[in-house]
Amino acid sequence: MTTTAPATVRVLARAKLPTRHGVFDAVCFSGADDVEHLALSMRTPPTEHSAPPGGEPPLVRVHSECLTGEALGSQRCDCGDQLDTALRLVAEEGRGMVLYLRGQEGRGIGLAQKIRAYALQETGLDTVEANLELGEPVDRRSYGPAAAYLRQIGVEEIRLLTNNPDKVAALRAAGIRTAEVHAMPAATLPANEAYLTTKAERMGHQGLRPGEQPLNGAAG
Ligand SMILES: Nc1nc2c(ncn2[C@@H]2O[C@H](COP(=O)(O)OP(=O)(O)OP(=O)(O)O)[C@@H](O)[C@H]2O)c(=O)[nH]1
Ligand SMILES: [Zn+2]
Repeated sequence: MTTTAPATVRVLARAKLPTRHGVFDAVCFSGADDVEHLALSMRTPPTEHSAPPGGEPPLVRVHSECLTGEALGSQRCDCGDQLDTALRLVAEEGRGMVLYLRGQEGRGIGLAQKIRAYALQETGLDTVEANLELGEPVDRRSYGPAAAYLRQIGVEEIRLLTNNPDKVAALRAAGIRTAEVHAMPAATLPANEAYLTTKAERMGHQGLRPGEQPLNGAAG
């Protein structure tokens, strides 16, 4: 009797994606959630991402979709800058990937609920309180598909670009070790200052401010 775990990741399509930071290998995949996610890798075939013996694990950004921040340049958050920075850093290393997770708008509550949360923030609630007021958890995201994709291409240890301690812990619970954390500094603007402060003070994000130490991945 075979005990092989069921395949939860399907590679749906693959092509080169030239960007202003370099040419990425774009792989569209879906996980147990059946959502079309995108892996933007700096190396093909992706199995080459496994650390060579004695080498460093790949630099990885696990990024949540944010239409308002990325496509529209909203200054309520820092997602657009962070995505651009992540692509640049991976391109500079020439190795690693950005896993762009779709279906994660508003920390997983969806676009309409995120816009409702913004409306509540206009009345004085912070980003945490607004989610709770809507009857939502503070964060509804699952990193299972990202972890499953990494495992499928033979990557079990990464250097993660994040400030979010929950992301480190969730990936670890899903079988991906974070050997090192690299901070994702954000551009502080008048429009996002309160949001960034809330992320630091209420959600434990660390590394947002220039010069601030990143999280310790091994402890995450
Ligand atoms: N519910 C809600 N979601 C938001 C808000 N602002 C941004 N988001 C969503 O938050 C997600 C990004 O989360 P962030 O907290 O910016 O960053 P993170 O991914 O948790 O952590 P990093 O890896 O450090 O960037 C995206 O899905 C955004 O759509 C908000 O005010 N309310
Ligand atoms: Zn955003």
